[in-house]
Amino acid sequence: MTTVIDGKQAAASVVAAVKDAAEKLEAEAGRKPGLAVVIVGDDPASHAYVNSKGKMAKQCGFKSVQHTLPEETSQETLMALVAELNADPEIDGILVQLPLPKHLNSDAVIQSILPEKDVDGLHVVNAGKLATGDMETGLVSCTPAGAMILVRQIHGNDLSGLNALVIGRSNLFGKPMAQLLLNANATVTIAHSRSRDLAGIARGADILVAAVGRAEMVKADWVKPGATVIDVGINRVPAPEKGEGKNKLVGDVDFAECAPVAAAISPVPGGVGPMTIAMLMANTVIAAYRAAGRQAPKF
Ligand SMILES: Nc1nc2c(c(=O)[nH]1)N[C@@H](CN(C=O)c1ccc(C(=O)N[C@@H](CCC(=O)O)C(=O)O)cc1)CN2
Repeated sequence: MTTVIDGKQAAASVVAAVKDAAEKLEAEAGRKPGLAVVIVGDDPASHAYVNSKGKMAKQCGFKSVQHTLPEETSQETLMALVAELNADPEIDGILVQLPLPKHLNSDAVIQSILPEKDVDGLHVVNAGKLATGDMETGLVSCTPAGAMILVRQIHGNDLSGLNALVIGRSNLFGKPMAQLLLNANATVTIAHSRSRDLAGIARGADILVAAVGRAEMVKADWVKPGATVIDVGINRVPAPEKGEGKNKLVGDVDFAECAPVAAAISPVPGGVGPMTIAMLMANTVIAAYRAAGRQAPKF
């Protein structure tokens, strides 16, 4: 029987632990974790994610602030806001929702966030700490941190002897995911759109992580029988069966084809996606504990 990995349930457990940790911090140190989320422009999906982040932060007992800036915001204005949030002692975590409008330099904005407040784990200091195996003082990018919790649910903490493949090499997901798998002793391959014989490489993977951004690209004959498949794709595709002009969300994995071959598989929706917001809450509470000079909880 294939295990369908329940990301909603895993996310709810993380959020419950974050809430407890936040209550403890407030009782013992008299401060709430503070999260600031910055959004620029009108992208509806980004607004939906940011609203969910704000709601979840409040549920966790955080101080939650949202800065909504117009599409035409300049680089200077955005960087000045980040500088203000860097200096605000009530803010432990700063997240700038991506993608930013095309005229803005995302990397400059991200690198201007103080590493200790970079709850997205994208600052070079945090990426470097992950790359050197320092899991104690850095912050890890939310989606890979969440995907790794799902992998651990299936395989435990030690992936020695297992071949893991990450398809995708973004700074937001592919590279940090590969580092997390490597830190857990897996033998890791990173593949991408220019790799040759992706299907052949994939068939050697005990843990196959797909983050390519192409709807249902991973087919049954890419999957090693008994493998764990983690789908990180979020693709909206037409769904005429639901009515004219309707869409549905699918991953990078053809779930119907791959599920019977895999031993465990994460669905879309309801797999890795919900873990992203849960891990943002986890990173914020970790940052708040550190700011208060306390030992941060582990998730
Ligand atoms: N600064 C950042 N920007 C973006 C990130 C990020 O981690 N940091 N990730 C994505 C978007 N994202 C959060 O920002 C995100 C994506 C998906 C989900 C999620 O819960 N997905 C659900 C389906 C939701 C739906 O119906 O649309 C699921 O997969 O079950 C949460 C957060 C890009 N930008």
